[in-house]
Amino acid sequence: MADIIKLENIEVSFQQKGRTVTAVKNVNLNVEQGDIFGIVGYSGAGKSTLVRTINLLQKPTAGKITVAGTTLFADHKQQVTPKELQAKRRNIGMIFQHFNLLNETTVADNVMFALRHSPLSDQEIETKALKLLDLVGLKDKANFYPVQLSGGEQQRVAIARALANDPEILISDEATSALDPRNTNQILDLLKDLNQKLGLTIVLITHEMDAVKRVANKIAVMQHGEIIEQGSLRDVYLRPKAELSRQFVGGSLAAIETLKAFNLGKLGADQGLFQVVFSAANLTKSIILDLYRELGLDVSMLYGNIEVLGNEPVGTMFILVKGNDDQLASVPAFLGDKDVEVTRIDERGIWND
Ligand SMILES: Nc1ncnc2c1ncn2[C@@H]1O[C@H](COP(=O)(O)OP(=O)(O)OP(=O)(O)O)[C@@H](O)[C@H]1O
Repeated sequence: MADIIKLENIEVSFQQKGRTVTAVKNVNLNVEQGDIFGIVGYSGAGKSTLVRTINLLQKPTAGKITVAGTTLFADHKQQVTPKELQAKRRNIGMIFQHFNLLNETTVADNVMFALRHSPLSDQEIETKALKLLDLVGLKDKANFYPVQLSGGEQQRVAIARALANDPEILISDEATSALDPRNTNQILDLLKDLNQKLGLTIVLITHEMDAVKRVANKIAVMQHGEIIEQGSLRDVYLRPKAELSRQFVGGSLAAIETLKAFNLGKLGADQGLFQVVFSAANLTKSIILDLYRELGLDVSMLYGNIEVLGNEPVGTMFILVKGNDDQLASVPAFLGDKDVEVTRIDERGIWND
């Protein structure tokens, strides 16, 4: 598939009280048509600033931006006329954490507002708005006001509005962060459905790894303005290279909380803590039993979980292994094969933010 968004060496700096703050540093990102591309990172990592460069709501300090074959920015300047940029922006819908709806107008009016510049007749605009509301499951609420809707429903209205100009790209900036888990999942499932039905390319910014795991096919992990790791969701999940990615993927909050309760500060010299991430569908050996039978190691499982990524069950375990230095050093090579990723954990590394 062709790249629909290509960001090359993007840098964004701000002048703050005489100081230069670089919010985005040398970012390279290629989003292919039809991707659901998750960008994860803690608050302040630079995610919003980065994605706002895609439609030049934020002009970069340096770098090149190409969207759907058109270079929007290069050589430190905008490469399209304001009118062309306006047209390009209609090709990129956006949804936000707080929905940004017009509260004094109806749901249908909110969607029709996005079509105010379109060449369609009033009747056609109304028909289109109702069709979009139907698409997001809200046809019956066209005449309601936003305050009469739940958070999840308000986000559906925002999605319908974002799709009004038939964009090829949808940017979701923490769109599920204000929702409860049930509404979060429903909105994510709707995004996935729109991705499949309309071929919509989605860039999903979030600090919630679970959101990315539910719908994305690719992921980039951002920290201090830089992308520290990117790739297919499966590869990054199974083989996270950077410490932060490990925390985001295998080291879920539940795992970290569980491990903290074990008070691992008291690990003995003959003990090693390992994180094992594996594709459960392809697993041909019993990790704990094999370590015992073949290496004679005493293994306790401190945490275990299986999640479904795409359609593939992927497991994460934290195991405490007892043995001498040589035995502990042999664990990664013994277990490691193409679908089992083993990392020896320094107990301090687990919960460092
Ligand atoms: N207009 C601006 N002027 C000065 N600094 C800014 C501006 N916009 C963003 N920043 C700074 O850039 C950094 C990255 O912010 P950004 O909002 O992109 O992060 P984020 O990862 O999206 O976090 P959050 O999820 O909290 O929004 C922060 O330190 C922020 O203070």
